[in-house]
Amino acid sequence: MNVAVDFKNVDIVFGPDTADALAMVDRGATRAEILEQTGNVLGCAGANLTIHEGEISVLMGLSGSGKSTLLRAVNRLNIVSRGQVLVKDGEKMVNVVSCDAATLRRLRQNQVAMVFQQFGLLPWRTVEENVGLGLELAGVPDAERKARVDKQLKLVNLDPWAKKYAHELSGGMQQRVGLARAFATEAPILLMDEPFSALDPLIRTKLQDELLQLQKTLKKTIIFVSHDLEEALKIGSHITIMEGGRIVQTGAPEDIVLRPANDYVRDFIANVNPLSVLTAWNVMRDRRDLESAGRGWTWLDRRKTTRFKVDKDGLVAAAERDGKPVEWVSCTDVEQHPEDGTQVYWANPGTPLKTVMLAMHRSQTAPVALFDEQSRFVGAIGVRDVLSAVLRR
Ligand SMILES: Nc1ncnc2c1ncn2[C@@H]1O[C@H](COP(=O)(O)OP(=O)(O)OP(=O)(O)O)[C@@H](O)[C@H]1O
Repeated sequence: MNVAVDFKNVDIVFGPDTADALAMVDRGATRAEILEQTGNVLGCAGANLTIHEGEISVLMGLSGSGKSTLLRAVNRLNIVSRGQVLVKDGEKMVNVVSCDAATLRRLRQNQVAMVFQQFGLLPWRTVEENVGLGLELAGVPDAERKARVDKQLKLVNLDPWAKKYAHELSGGMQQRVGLARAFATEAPILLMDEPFSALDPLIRTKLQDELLQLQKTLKKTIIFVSHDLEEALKIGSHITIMEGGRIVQTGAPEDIVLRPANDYVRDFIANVNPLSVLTAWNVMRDRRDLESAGRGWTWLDRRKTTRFKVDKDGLVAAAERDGKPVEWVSCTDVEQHPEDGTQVYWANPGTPLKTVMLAMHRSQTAPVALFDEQSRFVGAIGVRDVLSAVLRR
């Protein structure tokens, strides 16, 4: 996967004379200590983060943790005191910290678009004029602008509204126009600074869905600042948690939920429902860790009700439940096959844990076998595996 943005040892200090503050950063001083001794504000320190093309990378943390500071370094709205911020520009990476003014201008026009809170539509402009605003400012010729705007409006099903004035639209629709405008710039990298934070929860959820939908076809690289973990878990392919200007953890949503790096992250996830992020893969016991039942057989569960004989290619050659041959039932079909003690329940690793749990519930806690796309047996889930994941212990 190609890298779109790469932060390398990025320190940002706000203030006239940063040398003393940077020396304190090197000694691991806190933001409060740096402020007290030097009068400078530490924006962020030692930030290392690699963002791949097509990812939605969410920067998360409490107010003042440095999320926006880091985001704004990508298009040099913030001056980096030390380190590099590499941004993909065609086939090469450009260090925005040190590039010349012409290169920076080009990057801002063609590569990196910034979306601020609430999008701010201009009420006296029509929908199409609003969507085309960024292109107009960038000096894109009329005909090309019209074609690009039409395309984006169709994408979000707003083309029938093109000639309406922004003030004639409902709040939610205005936000969709705003989102279309953000995607209309065609810049491959989008910086989004809490775009949905001021919206009521219903509209917010809808726009998150819309963003994910647009992303499916457009596959932009999105860096998204949020202080809402539910939002981060929903839209982020990766989440980076910041505290006091420093990155404390980066990982996939399930990494954050299953393996919080410290108490700060633990506090964040305390009220998160793990079922919203976990898949079968996250809780299964790997096939190699299951107990042998002798002569090539493997027990799926600790209670030793179900066992498989797996051939050298990883395919199941024989399966027994309580010593009898079995009927295979997918976790999604449990309702149609009432439990009678002869079934083996199966799923793919990407199946939501919730689906697996429903199957377990209906089947009176039978184990679930997981198979990959080539029908190879990869692991099993028992009730205890589910409980430890949900209870995080
Ligand atoms: N231009 C600036 N000049 C001076 N200090 C700044 C500037 N921008 C940010 N800071 C300081 O840097 C620190 C990090 O701010 P930042 O805005 O990145 O936090 P944040 O995590 O995005 O918070 P929020 O969610 O409140 O926006 C804060 O202490 C802030 O006061």
